[in-house]
Amino acid sequence: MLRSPRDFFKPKVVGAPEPLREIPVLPSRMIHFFDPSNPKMAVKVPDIAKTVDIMLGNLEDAVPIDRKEAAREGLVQIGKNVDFGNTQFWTRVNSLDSPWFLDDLIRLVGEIGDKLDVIMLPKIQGAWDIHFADQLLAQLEAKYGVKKPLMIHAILETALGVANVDEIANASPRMQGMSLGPADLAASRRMKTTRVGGGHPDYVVRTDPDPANPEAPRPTAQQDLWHYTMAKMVDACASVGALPFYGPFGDIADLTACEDQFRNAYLMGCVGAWSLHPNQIAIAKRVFSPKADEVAWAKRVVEAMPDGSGAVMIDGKMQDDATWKQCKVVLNLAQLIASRDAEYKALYGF
Ligand SMILES: CC(C)(COP(=O)(O)OP(=O)(O)OC[C@H]1O[C@@H](n2cnc3c(N)ncnc32)[C@H](O)[C@@H]1OP(=O)(O)O)[C@@H](O)C(=O)NCCC(=O)NCCSC(=O)C[C@H](O)C(=O)O
Ligand SMILES: [Mg+2]
Repeated sequence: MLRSPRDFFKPKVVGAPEPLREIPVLPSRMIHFFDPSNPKMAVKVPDIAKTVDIMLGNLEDAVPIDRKEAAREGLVQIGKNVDFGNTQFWTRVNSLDSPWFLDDLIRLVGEIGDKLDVIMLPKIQGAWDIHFADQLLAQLEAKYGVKKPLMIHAILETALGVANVDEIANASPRMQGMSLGPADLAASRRMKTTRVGGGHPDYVVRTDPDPANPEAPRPTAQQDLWHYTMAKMVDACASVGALPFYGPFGDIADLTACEDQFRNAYLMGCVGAWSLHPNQIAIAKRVFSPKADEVAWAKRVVEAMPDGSGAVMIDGKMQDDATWKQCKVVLNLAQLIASRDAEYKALYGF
């Protein structure tokens, strides 16, 4: 640890804004990625921004090397000219060891530091990366008179980063959350996959042979390659009040498998996922908004136990303090989403 607990919430540079004591919990069902150097995507930003919770201008992977500067300058223009309303505006900058990182931060904080909410940092390896970015951001915030502290979102996409996930989560009050980056993580771990997220048909468990019929086919069930990492990330984030996200699902045409991957993440505690293509936005919205029947059930449980204590039977199932708390999680999320999304407000009957 570099700072004493007493200093944790003090600005790291004279003139930088006070660090946040709590990370804002906002509807964050999808982080929609766009390449600011791609004119077809850039022109759609104002309209797409009205339909998503978070818009993210991507400067890192998927932006060709010869368009890195154009992407950065495109994002500056978009940040200055587009009214994002109550949609969060994020960026993913290039990695800390790249030749673009320093200029990404200087330009973006200098020009649109007060419009950006969160800086996503790729390929974070340990707390030292967050300490470095934290200090540099404080320098830039002070220099350019930025009024609210920029938050940091780390991508968990290296084996070392996964090993250090708890230290990363605790490294700074700027830590807004984390996303799983399955493609880089697979490469870093030397996994033998060639995909961006999702399952693999060969990663299975097989039923035992039937002793009465040893030659009979033995069904297999595909397993989730990302379960372990996602669980580690969710615990690391939840333990510090930061928000965990599933990352990208690269098979844009496979809407069913995308929905399954997103739903696993939702059930395990993630608040959202990345949308790489407009057709993934509706999936994320549907999956990361509680279902109406779950909300109705949660309401029934909470109403049956007004102070959240004791034990009652509802429809043959025992409810107590712990199920009450789970129901509050679902209800609070539904209320949060209803506060932003009229369609879900009507669906939930709030
Ligand atoms: C994946 C894509 C390359 C597909 O693009 P395209 O072939 O153009 O698809 P379509 O023809 O179906 O597109 C229809 C129109 O929609 C526009 N479009 C496409 N994607 C977006 C978008 N994200 N935002 C806004 N508009 C979009 C197209 O331009 C078409 O427009 P028009 O011709 O006018 O009708 C493309 O979707 C894409 O590049 N997506 C983003 C990819 C990305 O950001 N990748 C990086 C994140 S994943 C990652 O980094 C891995 C991670 O870090 C890890 O390690 O796991
Ligand atoms: Mg990556």
